[in-house]
Amino acid sequence: MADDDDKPCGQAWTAFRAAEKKYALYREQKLRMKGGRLRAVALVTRPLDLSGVLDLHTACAGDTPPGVTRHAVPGCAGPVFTFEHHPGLVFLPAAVPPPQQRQLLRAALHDYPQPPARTNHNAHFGPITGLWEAAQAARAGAGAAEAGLEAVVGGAAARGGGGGGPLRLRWARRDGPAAGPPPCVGCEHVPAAPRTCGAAADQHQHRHREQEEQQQLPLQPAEQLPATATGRRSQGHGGHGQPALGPGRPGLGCTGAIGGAGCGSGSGRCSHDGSGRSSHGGSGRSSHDGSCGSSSSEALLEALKDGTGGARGMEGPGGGGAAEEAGSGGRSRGASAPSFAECWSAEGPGPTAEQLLRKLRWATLGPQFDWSRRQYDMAAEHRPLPASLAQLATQLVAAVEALQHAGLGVLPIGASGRAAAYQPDAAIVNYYQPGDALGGHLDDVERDLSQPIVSASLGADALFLMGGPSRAQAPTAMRLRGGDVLVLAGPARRCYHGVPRILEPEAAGTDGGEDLPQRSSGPEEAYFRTARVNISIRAVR
Ligand SMILES: O=C(O)CCC(=O)C(=O)O
Ligand SMILES: [Fe+2]
Repeated sequence: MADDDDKPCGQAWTAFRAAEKKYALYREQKLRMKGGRLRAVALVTRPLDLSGVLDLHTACAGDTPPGVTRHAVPGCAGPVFTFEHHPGLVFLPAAVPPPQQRQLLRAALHDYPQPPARTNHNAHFGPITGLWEAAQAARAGAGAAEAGLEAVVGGAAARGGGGGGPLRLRWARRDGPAAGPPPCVGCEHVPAAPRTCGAAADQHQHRHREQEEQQQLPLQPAEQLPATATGRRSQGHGGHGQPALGPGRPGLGCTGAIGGAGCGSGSGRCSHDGSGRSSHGGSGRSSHDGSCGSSSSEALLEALKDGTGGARGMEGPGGGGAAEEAGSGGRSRGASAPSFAECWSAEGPGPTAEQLLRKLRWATLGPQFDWSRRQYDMAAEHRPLPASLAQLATQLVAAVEALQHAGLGVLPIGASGRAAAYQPDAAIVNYYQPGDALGGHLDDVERDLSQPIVSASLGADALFLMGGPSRAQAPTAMRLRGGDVLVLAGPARRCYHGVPRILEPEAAGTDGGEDLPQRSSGPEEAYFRTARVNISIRAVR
C-alpha cells in the first residue's frame, strides 16, 4: 500500500488534490439582505469549467488530442485510445453496447446488492434483502396492495390510500457495540475514530457526499429485530474504519483520502466487513425485454408469494441471472440473508428503503477484502462474480492484448504475458449520486498487480482523474459516459485515480440519461438519469 502523500494542512495541495477541488461540486448559499438581515435566498452551484477535460467521444469523430493515440482494434466496434503520459491506461469509448448497459444497470439495482454480496449498509444493518424492490414498494400502487403487499407492509398500504407506503427496515442502525444479548443482524458498527488533520487516521476513506452530515439516517434503538436474524454478526470486520453512513466504500486495495472540507472534515470512513460463506442471491429469472416499468413491483409481488424477497437474478443475456450464472440453482438468498419480510415492514424502527437506496455506495462481488488482515478472505461467504461480468472483462482485455501484439506495450497480463492468463473473479460496484465523489486512490492490494482492472461506467456522465504513481503528478481529467470502459493495466495499476464529480444534467449539458439505451419511464431509468454506477472488475486470487 502506497503512502498517502497528501500534504498536511496548511501546506499546498498536491496536484491531484488541486484537480479534485477544481472539479468538485460546490454549492454555495446566495445571501441577500432582507429586513435588515442577511438571509440565504438560493443555493448556487459553482460553475464547472470543462475546457481542460478530455472528451474522447468528440475525438472519436475528429482529431485526436496531443498525447493521445487512437487505435483500431479487431473485435472493437469503435476506436481505442492510449495515452502517452499514462502508459497502461486504455480507454474504450462506448465499449458496452446499449442492451448490455441496460442489463448491467438493472442487475446493479436488483441483483448485485443482494446478500451474500456485501454493501456499505452491512456494517450498520447487516445483510439486507430486496432493497431496490422495497424502495419501489410505495410505487407499487393499489394493485400491489390487493395482490398481497399488505401482507408485508401491514397497514401501510391502507394508510397510504392504496398507493402503498414506504417500507422501513425492521431493525435500526446500532451506534455502539451490542450491549449484551440479543445481538442483532444490524449491529456491526465500529465507533468513529476522529479524523486528524492530514494524517492517515482514515486513509481508506474515498467518498464524500455534499451535506452528508445533515443527511444521516434515523438512529433508533435496535428493537423489534427479526427473531430469525438474531445472533448473526458479520465476520472479518477490521474495526479500523468509520462506517458512518454515506460515503464509506470498500476501497479494495485502495489508498487514498478525500474530504470535501479538507482537514477536520470528520467524514472519513471505511466500511469493510467480511461476510459468511458463498451463496447467491437470485433465482436466475431474466427480465431484459424492456418492460422494466412494472418489473420492480412484479418482482416484489413474486417475492412476496414465494418468500424470496425479490432477490431475483435479472442479469445475464441468456436469461440467467447473476445467481444462476454463479451456479446456485434456485433459492434466492444466501445462508445469512434475511428474507424480504424479515427485512421490511411498514412500521419498523429503521430508515426507509428509499433512504437506504439513496445511501447505497458500494457492493462487492467475489471475495471480500479483510482489512484487519489486509488480504482477501477467500473462504468468507460472498456473491460470486457473475459470469457476464467476467466475460465482459475477459473480452475487453483480449482486445487490449491486440494492442500489445501491435507492439504498443500496454500490458503485461500475468506472468505469461497473455490475456488468457487473466481470470477475473471479483468486482466492486460503486453507486454514485450527484455530489458523490471517489477520492484519489491506488488499487494495489490484489495479489498480482500485473492483472488489469476493467472499469465500466454506466448511467450518468462523470469526470475521472488519472494521475501518476504519486499525487504530486498532475492528473488528466477525462469525461466518462455510460458504456465507456477504462482498462488499467501495467504501470497504470500503480497510479492514482479518482472520480471528483458526477455530472449533473445541467453541468453535462444534457437533460440526463441521454446515453441510456431504450430510454423509458421505468424506475431504473429514472434512477440512472442522475446516478452513476461503476463496476471495476478484478482478478484477486
Ligand atoms: O468509478 C470509477 O470510475 C472508478 C472506480 C474505482 O476506481 C474503484 O472502484 O477502485
Ligand atoms: Fe480504483
